[in-house]
Amino acid sequence: MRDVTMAFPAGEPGGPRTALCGVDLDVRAGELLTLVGPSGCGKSTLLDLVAGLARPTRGEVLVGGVPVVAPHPAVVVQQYDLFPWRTAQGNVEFGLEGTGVPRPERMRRAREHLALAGLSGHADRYPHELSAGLRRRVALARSLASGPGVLLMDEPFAGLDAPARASLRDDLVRARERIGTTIMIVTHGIDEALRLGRRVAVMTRAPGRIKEIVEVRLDARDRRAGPAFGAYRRHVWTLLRGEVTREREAATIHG
Ligand SMILES: Nc1ncnc2c1ncn2[C@@H]1O[C@H](COP(=O)(O)OP(=O)(O)OP(=O)(O)O)[C@@H](O)[C@H]1O
Repeated sequence: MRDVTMAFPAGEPGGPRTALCGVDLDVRAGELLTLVGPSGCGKSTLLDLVAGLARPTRGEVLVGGVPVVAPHPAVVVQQYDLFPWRTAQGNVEFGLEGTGVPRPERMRRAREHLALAGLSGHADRYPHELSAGLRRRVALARSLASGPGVLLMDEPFAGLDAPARASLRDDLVRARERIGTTIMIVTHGIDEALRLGRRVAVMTRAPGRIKEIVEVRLDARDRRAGPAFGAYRRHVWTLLRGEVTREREAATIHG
């Protein structure tokens, strides 16, 4: 993203709303980047711009060096809803329909991706027979089966309990390692951001900019807990708290 500003036209009281202002961000191919920031700072808007679902007011968004002017076939926005009338296998196959992949190959790839996500034993189950965590993993397997170049995920852990979050995290790390997909994840969870991201982009309050990119230099074990993890957590927390405090002060001054 090069100097990206996104302003929405006046629709509500308060006039036009600038969601992002002068965002510069480089995401490396094959990287898993997490994005955290105060509520309303423009995180979802940023993903929409990468997905080509919206065009910036100013600046440029490029994927693979090519300006994004429409949704890109290799950029997938993670959807979480499953078709209730299809099995887990059927839902993953859906991700490959309309791509020209013949049915036997679709079935094979779906089985392979379910297996990669540790879901082989659940292939014939319907969504209502699966826990929320397993449903989320089926949805992820569906996205990955199509072999996306870039996967965009907005709050993928919302509503999941700790074990389900941990499984989904493992799936994501494996996917990045095995398939090489570039993954951008928006999350409210600082721990999640630090456990997953090789880099964590911390945004300012609205209108959002990138405040700091934190390089997480921890191996897999140290990402779970420990003093080094605690130091990263405090650092990101301090960056975010500074933004929330500034927001409160601005609100007080402006009435
Ligand atoms: N389509 C739209 N029209 C008008 N304003 C919008 C639109 N989409 C987003 N906004 C505004 O842009 C700002 C940024 O919204 P966005 O949803 O990107 O923030 P966010 O950081 O993802 O928020 P949260 O953390 O609460 O999910 C908000 O003030 C929001 O009201």
